[in-house]
Amino acid sequence: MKITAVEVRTVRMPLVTPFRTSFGTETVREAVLLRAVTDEAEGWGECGAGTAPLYSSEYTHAAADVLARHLIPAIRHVRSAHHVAPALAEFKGHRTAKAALEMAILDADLRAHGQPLSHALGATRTEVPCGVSVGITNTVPELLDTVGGYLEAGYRRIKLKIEPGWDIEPVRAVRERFGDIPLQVDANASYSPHHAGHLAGLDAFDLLLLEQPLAEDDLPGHAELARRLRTPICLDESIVDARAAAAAITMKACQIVNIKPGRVGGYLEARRIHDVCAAHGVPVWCGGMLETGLGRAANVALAALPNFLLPGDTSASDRYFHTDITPPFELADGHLAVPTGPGLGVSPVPELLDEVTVSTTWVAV
Ligand SMILES: CC(=O)N[C@@H](Cc1ccc2ccccc2c1)C(=O)O
Ligand SMILES: [Mg+2]
Repeated sequence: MKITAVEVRTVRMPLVTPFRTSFGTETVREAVLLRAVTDEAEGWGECGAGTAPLYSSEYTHAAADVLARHLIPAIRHVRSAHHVAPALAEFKGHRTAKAALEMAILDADLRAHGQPLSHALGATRTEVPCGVSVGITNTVPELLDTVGGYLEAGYRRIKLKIEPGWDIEPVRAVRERFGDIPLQVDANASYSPHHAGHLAGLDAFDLLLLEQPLAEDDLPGHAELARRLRTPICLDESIVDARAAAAAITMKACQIVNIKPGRVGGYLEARRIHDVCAAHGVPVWCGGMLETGLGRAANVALAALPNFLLPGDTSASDRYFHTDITPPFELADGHLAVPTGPGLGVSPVPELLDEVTVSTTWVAV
């Protein structure tokens, strides 16, 4: 396979409702998409970076720039998706940008050979149970209405965003209203070690897990918290690659891992993290970064691997978007079907893609 060019496209898609987390409120999903053109097939990639460096240090303008200026030129001699990460290894960071490029080349490679991504990754299921991430709301009644709507829609697990000042009370209210539904919380690193006693209050609610309570680089703090709390600790932002996963498990900083291919540099590294966790008996689940149907398709394929033992944030398209750029992913009995076509198994609908495109750059290699 020979890569001839990569199109770098920025899209903006309004969210159906504002999504508030401890690091800010999103109302529009701005994302960088890649279309890799090769002599055999085309492939699509999606970059998980947000508009501003609030979830991580990456952001869409920087990703588009580092791709056009450094990463795409560096893969001119690459002949297969497995050679993309080694070709980009000299560049520090920019993992969501690297993930998007590897994804586009992997998609092209697989489409050229007629192989679905799920097969290439080692999926063992044809559908995955889906959870949903619920943002912080202005009032508890509003939160209960939102949770009720998602349970009506069939979601198999509820995740509540929390932060200091919005934690025990909303969790208690959801438990009182909805009983023992599968329930977990995500702090997006908004607490400090001095909150340990307060966070122990969450043990009363039989949660599946407490996701990333402390700073990304505080593995010792998470290990200390894991010793004090009954609620299992899950890491998200801290798990930047397979080596970080092994370190976190060895230090007993987490008992569960949220795998996000964008955060770790791609689907191939995500597969390696899956294997490291499986080897240590650590269950994983697939996190979400408000992906379009392209990233959603790839995440559902990944979530079908054997050690993905907990429902992920692989929600339906309409949880975020009125209109997705691909045929929408729709919940069926709380599950999403794993795409069966070659590569991602879905492609953008050209007119829908053009409607949300704000810029495109053509980078010949
Ligand atoms: C579904 C969910 O909660 N995702 C992330 C947080 C998140 C939320 C919004 C984002 C917007 C743009 C880019 C990354 C983003 C990540 C999490 O699990 O921590
Ligand atoms: Mg998270």
